[in-house]
Amino acid sequence: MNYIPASLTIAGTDPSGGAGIQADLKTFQELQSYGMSVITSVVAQNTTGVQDVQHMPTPMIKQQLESVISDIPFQAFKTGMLANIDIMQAVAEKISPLDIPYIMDPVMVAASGDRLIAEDAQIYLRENLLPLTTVTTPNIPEAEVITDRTIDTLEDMQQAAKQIVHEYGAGAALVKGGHMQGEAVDFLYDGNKTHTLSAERIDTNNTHGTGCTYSAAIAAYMSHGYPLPEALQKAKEYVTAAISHSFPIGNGSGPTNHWALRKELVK
Ligand SMILES: Nc1ncnc2c1ncn2[C@@H]1O[C@H](COP(=O)(O)OP(=O)(O)OP(=O)(O)O)[C@@H](O)[C@H]1O
Ligand SMILES: Cc1ncc(COP(=O)(O)O)c(N)n1
Repeated sequence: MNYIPASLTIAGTDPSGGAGIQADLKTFQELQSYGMSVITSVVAQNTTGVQDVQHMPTPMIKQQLESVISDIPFQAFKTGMLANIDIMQAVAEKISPLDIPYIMDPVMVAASGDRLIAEDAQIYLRENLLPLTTVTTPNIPEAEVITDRTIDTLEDMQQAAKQIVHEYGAGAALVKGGHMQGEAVDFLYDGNKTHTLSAERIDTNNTHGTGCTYSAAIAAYMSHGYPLPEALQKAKEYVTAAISHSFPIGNGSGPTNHWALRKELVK
């Protein structure tokens, strides 16, 4: 039997299919990594915003993790929405022994502006989860919370990435520039070197779930064995294609197109 790369996402849900677990599984599938998911919170949301949230009890989160870890090997995993300290603690306990790439999307606020994690959990995340990561992928508002600084320029983004690695112990930091003007530039600091990933800015409002999709793509490529800078470069190409072929469904900020890189389309 051929070797099958597998990836796990530990995150919240999006019944409208653009962000969270649903975006992650679509991304894993497109990038040919067997996709698995542990649900931390059920979120009633759509392209216009978040209507309601219910968090999973922590014993159930731990049991889901145990069910996957005890049965199926996987080569990379990501975390998305971890809503409070109890959930973070439960996840940290189960993932600490794993010796495979860990991609953390430090989800704090949805693109719609709705808060997705408790305020005290932001500090807990920085102190207890960042040191476990292979790479963390904050957008600018998240990087500002983590570093306690304002980020106005490309230089500030690069400084923030270095601070997240050297001061808070992340394995590497990718600070994403989706919220800046001009080109869509992200900076990866890997502990030694800063890598620049840039793409032309696409004029669209359909960016619901870009952060989820990007971090899931990094996990999928790493599950195939790509080292970090290459996995990131390929993930950036994937998310850029997904944004550029995104569609205007729903009444708000539409989702990205997870099958944008497919060569053959079903008619
Ligand atoms: N309009 C755009 N055109 C091209 N690339 C974009 C655009 N918006 C975001 N990106 C890219 O998409 C990726 C996700 O970045 P972003 O900073 O938007 O993350 P996020 O805030 O976590 O996602 P979201 O906007 O869904 O909350 C980055 O590579 C960013 O450069
Ligand atoms: C469950 C969940 N996780 C993360 C996000 C952030 O996604 P985005 O900021 O890309 O809308 C979201 N909306 N929902």
